[in-house]
Order: sequence, then structure tokens, then C-alpha cells
Amino acid sequence: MTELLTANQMRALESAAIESGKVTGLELMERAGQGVVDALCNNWPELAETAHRALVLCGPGNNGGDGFVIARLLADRGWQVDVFLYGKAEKLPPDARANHDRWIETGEAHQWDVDLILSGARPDVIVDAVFGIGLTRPLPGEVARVLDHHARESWKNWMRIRKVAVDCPSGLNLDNGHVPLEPDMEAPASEPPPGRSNIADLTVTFHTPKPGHYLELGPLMSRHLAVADIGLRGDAMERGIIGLPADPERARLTEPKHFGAAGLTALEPGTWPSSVLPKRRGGAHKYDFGHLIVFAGGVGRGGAGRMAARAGLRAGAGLVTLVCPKAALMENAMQLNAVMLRGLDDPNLLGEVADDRVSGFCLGPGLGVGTRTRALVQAALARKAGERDWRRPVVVLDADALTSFADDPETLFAEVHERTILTPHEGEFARLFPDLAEAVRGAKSKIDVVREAAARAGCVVLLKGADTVITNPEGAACLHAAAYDRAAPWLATAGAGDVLAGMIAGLAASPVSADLIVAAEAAVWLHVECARSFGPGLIAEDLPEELPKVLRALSL
Ligand SMILES: NC(=O)C1=CN([C@@H]2O[C@H](COP(=O)(O)OP(=O)(O)OC[C@H]3O[C@@H](n4cnc5c(N)ncnc54)[C@H](OP(=O)(O)O)[C@@H]3O)[C@@H](O)[C@H]2O)[C@@H](O)CC1
Ligand SMILES: [K+]
Repeated sequence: MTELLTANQMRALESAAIESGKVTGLELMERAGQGVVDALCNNWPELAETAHRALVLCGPGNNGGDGFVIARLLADRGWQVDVFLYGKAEKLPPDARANHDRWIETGEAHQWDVDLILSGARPDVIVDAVFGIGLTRPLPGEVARVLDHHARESWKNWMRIRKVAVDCPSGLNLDNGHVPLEPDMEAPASEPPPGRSNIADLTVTFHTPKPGHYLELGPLMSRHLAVADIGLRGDAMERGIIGLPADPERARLTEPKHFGAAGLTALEPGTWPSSVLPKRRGGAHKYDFGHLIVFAGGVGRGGAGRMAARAGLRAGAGLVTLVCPKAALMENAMQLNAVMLRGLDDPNLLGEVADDRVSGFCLGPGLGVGTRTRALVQAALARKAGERDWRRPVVVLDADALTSFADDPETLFAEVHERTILTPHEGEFARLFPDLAEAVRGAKSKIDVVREAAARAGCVVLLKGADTVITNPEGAACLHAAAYDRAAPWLATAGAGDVLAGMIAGLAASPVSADLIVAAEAAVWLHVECARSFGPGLIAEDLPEELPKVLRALSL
């Protein structure tokens, strides 16, 4: 697990380190520049071997300061380096100014001029050091024109020019993954608006990744992400972030890797996610792992519920029962074996199919939108802890279970309890939280918005997508990104969300399951891992079948 720091949190960390006297701003800038050059050489060893030509584009703040360090270090390696500054040298902040002055002792820093830059000598590497965490408004047009990936076409062999972004591709907001645009700047859908086409080949950030590297446009624009250690890591960073409830002030990235004092390490078997998955020990009983009830739709609409049920069973629930309208019993009986089956027409009679040992409910996939679904949701939410159990059954609400409350989300929020998980996709989220969905489209961070949603609903909210955000009412937030080396494009397939709901419910229904947010996090990670393990050609039914292989690889 890795903590993600916002721009303010990063600045606070930097200031604290400088104030403590352990390091100066200049030293941090030197390490940052060195980190970029090291990452560049690691990523493209052929560039490390001989001298090449670099175009270093510096901005008016400390990101530009990093650029001057990089220019100097490359020149020291024998490279030819052309430097352009967007802004005035005398207005640079002190550390950036110092590195500018050091650079012009031996080189030149030209004033920004689009035509001059694009008609200059062809670079092998473009260094984008224009804006980093200090971006406060949309990218100026004259910067966008140079950074747009089409700008490279002005040189021969432009496909072989590599662009390295310092901290982020300039224009990307690292708190939220958006690229702010001028209000009148929306371009036709066929051509990306300025700033959004500043696509890097490699992005090197410092100390720890930022939310914007993983949210929204971040992965698309950053392409490959490297994290340079600039010596800010201390013991505090490593405390309490593996498998424990997240810090309400910060978000964490859900991944089985860890940025700690020793740098990036892969977690060993026995640590996350194995550490948060229910253990199967000899002598255990199926009820030790919970009894999950998944509700399915009527005749001809049972597929989504069946997939969720199978996913719940594979994920670890000891027993899973599919409950469907009686008319659909025959259809489901023909398709199910390990999953048990019961018929229920009247939601008020839930007690007839669910005894005290039921530890989880999953409602939504294929259930249909309407009063019956509402009644089923309300009946499941009303269940109390059984006599033998100390906590009430977990309730996972997905798809139609959420949309059934689109006209009246407050009724749903009044009835959910702390053992409820809402798992909307963006459309369903917008139906329950229209104002918050609007805020995500604006400038707010998806993490903050989903935090607000969890506080409003009073339960865990998981907004799914390539960037999935999971929050609880206490403010804990986790971000899981199917991006970079964990991209899983095959997951964009019908029914994948139904399977995810089942996996979450299957893990959370275990009487010994971890904190809900932790169980949800593990389920989302496993879901993507199954897709990656299966690969192209994946359909939703394949996901639960891939789980044993993925779990085996975790040495469970
Ligand atoms: N923190 C750390 O630990 C470390 C940080 N380091 C490095 O510092 C970087 C952060 O530096 P930073 O704070 O100076 O911000 P930066 O991104 O250079 O931009 C600020 C300048 O841009 C301007 N400006 C903004 N938007 C604009 C726009 N659209 N159009 C025009 N102007 C715009 C803004 O002007 P203003 O908004 O004030 O008018 C201000 O002048 C960070 O990303 C990393 O690379 C490393 O050295 C090591 C340790
Ligand atoms: K940059």
C-alpha cells in the first residue's frame, strides 16, 4: 500500500523537512533533478550509453527549477541541451532561480517562443518541466502548443522522440487527475482540447505518487510512472498503512507493493492481500466463512444474480443461496449446483429463506428497478445480528438495488447501516448523488467527492471504474487503479460489475472478515487480478473461475 499525497500534503512534508534542518530546498531540487535523469536512463538504457540532444522546457516555478537541474546534469553527461523558459528569470522562486543562474553560467535559457522551439534542432528527449503541483489554472495556449504530442511532428522521426514529464505532464492537476480548461475551450469531441494531449512517455514524480497520477486522465497522460526517492521518507510514512483502516486525512493506493524506507518493495506472501482474506484452516466449518444470500431477477433475468452468487462462493463465502421469484426456480435450478436455491415472492417473508446464520446479502444485479426491489433492500437492511453472531449481516447494494432509489435516495440513506456497501458505477452514483456527480465533472477530486457520499449515506461507498474509490463515513479513502502495469481493458465487459458485487459480498460476509473497506479493497484488487490473469477474450463468467488461480498465487 502506498500513501497518495495531495499537492498541499506534499508541500507540508517538504516544508517540515526543510524546517527540521535535515535538508535544504536546493538539496531536494537537486535530488529531484537527479531522480529524473536516473529514471530516464533506467527506462531507456540506450540513452544512458551515449550523449544525445534534449529540449528542456522550464516553467516559472520550482518545476522549472527541476528542469534547470536536469539540463545541467544532462549537459554534464555530454548531451546537447536547449533550454526554454516560460516566464521571467527574475521572478523564479529562490531555489529555481539559483539553478537557473547556475545553468546560464555555461548554457543559455531562451525566452519561450513557440515557433523558435518547434523549428529548432530535433531533440531525442523533451523534458516537460513547465508546471508540476503548482498548476493553478488552465495551461496557457502557447505552452499547450509546444507540449501537445502533435508538436513533435514538426521534427523528422518524431515517433522516436521521448517525452519525460517532471512530476506530471504539465496541465494535469495532481489532486484530481483533471486538466482544467478555459470555459470557452471545449474542443469538438474528435480532437482533444489543449493540454489533454500533453502525453508523456515517462512521468517521474517525487517521494510518493499523487492521486492525479491514478485518477481520471492521469494514467492516460502520464503513460509510465516512476517515483524518485528524494530522501523525505521516514518511519512515519510506513506506519499503519498495510491492511489497516486508512487515514482519514489521506488516501492510499490499493496495491500489494509498498513504498517504504527501503524504496519500492513487493509484499511477501502472508502480507496484503493474503493478510486480510479469511484463512481456511483444518477443522473449519462452512458456516465459519459465512452464508451469503444473493437475490436474482425474474424469469429470463437471472444471469447477473447467478454470476454474483458464483463469485461470492469462489471469493470465500462458506455457503451461497440464490433467492429468486418462485416462477424463476426452474430456470435457476437448471444452472446451479454448488449455489443453493430458494424461491421468494413476498419480500416480507424474507425470514422464511434466511435464517439467523445468514451473514451477508447481495442485491442489485439483474434484480429489476421497482417497488419489489426496494422492498427486498429494505427487508435485508432491517435484519439484525443473529443470536450466534455479534454483528448484523453485511448488505451489498449494486445496480438495480441503487437505481430503485433514484427518485428518493434519502429513504435509502435513512435505512442503510454501517454494515452496508453501495457499489455504484458512475451512472448509478449520479442517480443517488446528482450534486456530487456534478462536482466530479467539475474540479473536485473523485476521492473527496466519494468521501462526501459515504458521509451522506452513512455507509461504505465504492465508486467503480478504471479508478475505483472506496470510502467510509469516517473519511477513510482508498484508490484502486486498473492502470499502468495493472491495466485491465478486458474488464469493460457486460456483467463484470455483477461479479464484483458478488466478490465483495463473498469476502465481507465472512464472520471473521476484515473491516468492510478493507474487504472491499481486496475484492476490487482480486477482480482486476482475475481479469489480468485471464487476459483477452474475457467474459464476466470467466472472472469467478479465475479466482482459484489468483488465490493460489497468493499462497492462500
Ligand atoms: N514539494 C516538494 O517537496 C518538491 C517539489 N519539487 C518541484 O517543485 C514543483 C512545485 O513547484 P511550485 O510549487 O513552484 O509549482 P510549479 O508547478 O512549478 O508552478 C508554479 C508556478 O506556475 C505558475 N502557474 C501555475 N499555473 C499556471 C498556469 N496555468 N499558467 C501560468 N502560470 C501558472 C504559478 O503562478 P501563480 O499561480 O503563482 O501566479 C507559479 O509561478 C513540483 O512539482 C516539483 O517539480 C522538487 O523540486 C522537489 C521537492
Ligand atoms: K511538468
